Amino acid sequence: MMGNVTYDDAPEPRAVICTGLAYSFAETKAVDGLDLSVRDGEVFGLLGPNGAGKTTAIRCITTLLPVPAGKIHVFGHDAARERMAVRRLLGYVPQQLSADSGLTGRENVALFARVFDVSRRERARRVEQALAAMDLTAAADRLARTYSGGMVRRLELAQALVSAPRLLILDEPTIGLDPIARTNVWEHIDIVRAATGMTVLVTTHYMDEADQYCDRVALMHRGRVHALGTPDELRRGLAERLGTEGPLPTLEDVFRDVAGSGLDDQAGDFRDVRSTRRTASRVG
Ligand SMILES: Nc1ncnc2c1ncn2[C@@H]1O[C@H](COP(=O)(O)OP(=O)(O)OP(=O)(O)O)[C@@H](O)[C@H]1O
Repeated sequence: MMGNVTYDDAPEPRAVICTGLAYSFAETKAVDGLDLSVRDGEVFGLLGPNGAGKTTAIRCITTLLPVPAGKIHVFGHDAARERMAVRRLLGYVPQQLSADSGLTGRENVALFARVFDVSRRERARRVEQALAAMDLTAAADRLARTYSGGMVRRLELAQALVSAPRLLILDEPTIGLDPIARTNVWEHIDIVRAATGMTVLVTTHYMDEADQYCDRVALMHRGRVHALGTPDELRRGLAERLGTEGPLPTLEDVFRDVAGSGLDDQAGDFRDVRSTRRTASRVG
């Protein structure tokens, strides 16, 4: 493995530390000994093909799934024993649609502000701030069902941001979006991050996006991390190993090198295809 999770000389605190995380669905080892360390303030990409275990790992970190084996700490809080403390620190945008099409943009964000216990006094201001940060002020009184796919994604980001999380967790934030909407979503995430210093943990199987927008990435395959580093480090590492000159290999090349021939045939299954397509058609 390139890079090392246990030896990480960045200053404390860590936003997320997973050690030996494992989670199985019956016979399927979805997560199988995952070690991960996300630094405070970085954009960290968890990459991998369908079925690699990204969503399951994320759901354990958000405390939506229990932690049957291993440990997870979020800013020092144990995800198994201090679930509420962990939840208070994070905003989560799942793959599935989380906006209500029958409510306006503003009502959707206000609902999250109430659910996440934003104080009454702060609520109205925070809702407007979150809408403005995602460029949705002008559309705030329209029903979400009239929004484009990109606007829906930005609305879901506004919902997750209204509680001012220290850690924003995004599961495939750009799936099903056209290239312009994809760039637009990333640019909005970037602006908020620059303004607040929040940490972003994002899953994606778009290697080009990870290369461009993530500070560090972990390549996940069959439930565990196989390589870790900045996109540049990983690409240079592969070029050195192969002894090639000229343009650096892409992150996708790195991934193929790491995952080997199993990547095409064994990653994901029918359920993965179905869930990915369902999500894509909803937000698209
Ligand atoms: N609810 C479930 N019941 C049974 N098996 C599941 C369930 N959720 C996930 N799995 C299985 O666990 C493995 C990891 O799935 P997971 O959704 O975590 O992967 P992923 O990397 O997030 O993939 P995707 O890109 O499709 O979201 C897969 O083999 C999947 O079929």
